[in-house]
Amino acid sequence: MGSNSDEIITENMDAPTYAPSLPVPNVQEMVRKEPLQVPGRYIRNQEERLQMDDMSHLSSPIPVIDLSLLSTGDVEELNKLDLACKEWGFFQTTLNPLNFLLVVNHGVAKEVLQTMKDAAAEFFALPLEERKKYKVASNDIQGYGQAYVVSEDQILDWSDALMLIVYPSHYRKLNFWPRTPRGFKEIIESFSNGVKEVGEELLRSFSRIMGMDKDALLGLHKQGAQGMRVNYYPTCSRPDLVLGLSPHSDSSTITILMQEDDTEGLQIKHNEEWVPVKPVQDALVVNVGDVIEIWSNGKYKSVEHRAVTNQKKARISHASFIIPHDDVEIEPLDHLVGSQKLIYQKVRYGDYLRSSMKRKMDGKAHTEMAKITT
Ligand SMILES: O=C(O)CCC(=O)C(=O)O
Ligand SMILES: [Fe+2]
Repeated sequence: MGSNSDEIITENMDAPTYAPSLPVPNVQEMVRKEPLQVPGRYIRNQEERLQMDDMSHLSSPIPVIDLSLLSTGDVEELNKLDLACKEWGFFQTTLNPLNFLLVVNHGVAKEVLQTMKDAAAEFFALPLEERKKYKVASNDIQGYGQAYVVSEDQILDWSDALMLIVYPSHYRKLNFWPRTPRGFKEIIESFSNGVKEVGEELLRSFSRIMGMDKDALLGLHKQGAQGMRVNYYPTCSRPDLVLGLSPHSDSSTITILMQEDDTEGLQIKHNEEWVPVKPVQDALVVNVGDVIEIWSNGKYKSVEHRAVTNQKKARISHASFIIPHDDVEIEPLDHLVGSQKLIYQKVRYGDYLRSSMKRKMDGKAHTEMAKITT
């Protein structure tokens, strides 16, 4: 009867495999042992270092979208979303507790977010031996470690991550899901379920602003998936030399990110400048991924972003990626191309995703694979 939390978890052979990554040192452990060291493999070249100056004066008037208004089809809020996505590709949804709870889970949403933050903090505070039990395999991305490391001489990111596919549930590789702290699995499930609902509501609004029936985008995903990456950025004695996460755009449809309320780190590229995204209490950061860029033939752009580190406080961020089924063929939607030049060609999403994961993170270079080359 009932399952025991110490049950033996065997590998799920039905779950898809994503992409290989080379093994690299655990950054958190490296910093713990030698807090003042910054090994050469992490030091950015001169050009990138010049772009690391403090840009906090630009601190972004990133549009804030009220999800509760969106879900009632409020035209003004939809117009705001449309503008926000064209101009920024990034916005924050304020989790007005009542309104959010209408969508998710009445009375617990805020608590769910905090519980996830606390559980992740506890996981990263475990001794390395304990964390290593969930070490990512060399041929895939699920587990604890790093991704996108494809050559010995690539400049490395100042971060570690726990990467898991949460939906559909038969894609889960539970042997990589931390069993400590206790109940972490249920916490991830309840957090991800909340995020999933937010994502579905947003996709309905995106469908509308893209001139379609509200269920159109969700339908185009077939049976879509949701993955999460919990990023851990240790402190760095020389944040001017390293990056927590290299510039990239997400190969998702949309990404929903929970940041900590008191530690900055995320920056987005806007008009060729790196603009910090200041955390807003109880807000989720949402960004347009490559799939929306391709479906909209570039009308909505996936935004390049990166993470920087600091000397004082480690930072944890929780990114949830909403993606189509591997077999979905993504291509610009006819009515969004109109008389414009076609930029993207048809590509199987599973191939697109894996091709982007087999490269180092390098801005939007991975999107070239879906571009028409004539
Ligand atoms: O840590 C952040 O704020 C950004 C994380 C991110 O971009 C990602 O995981 O794809
Ligand atoms: Fe990202």
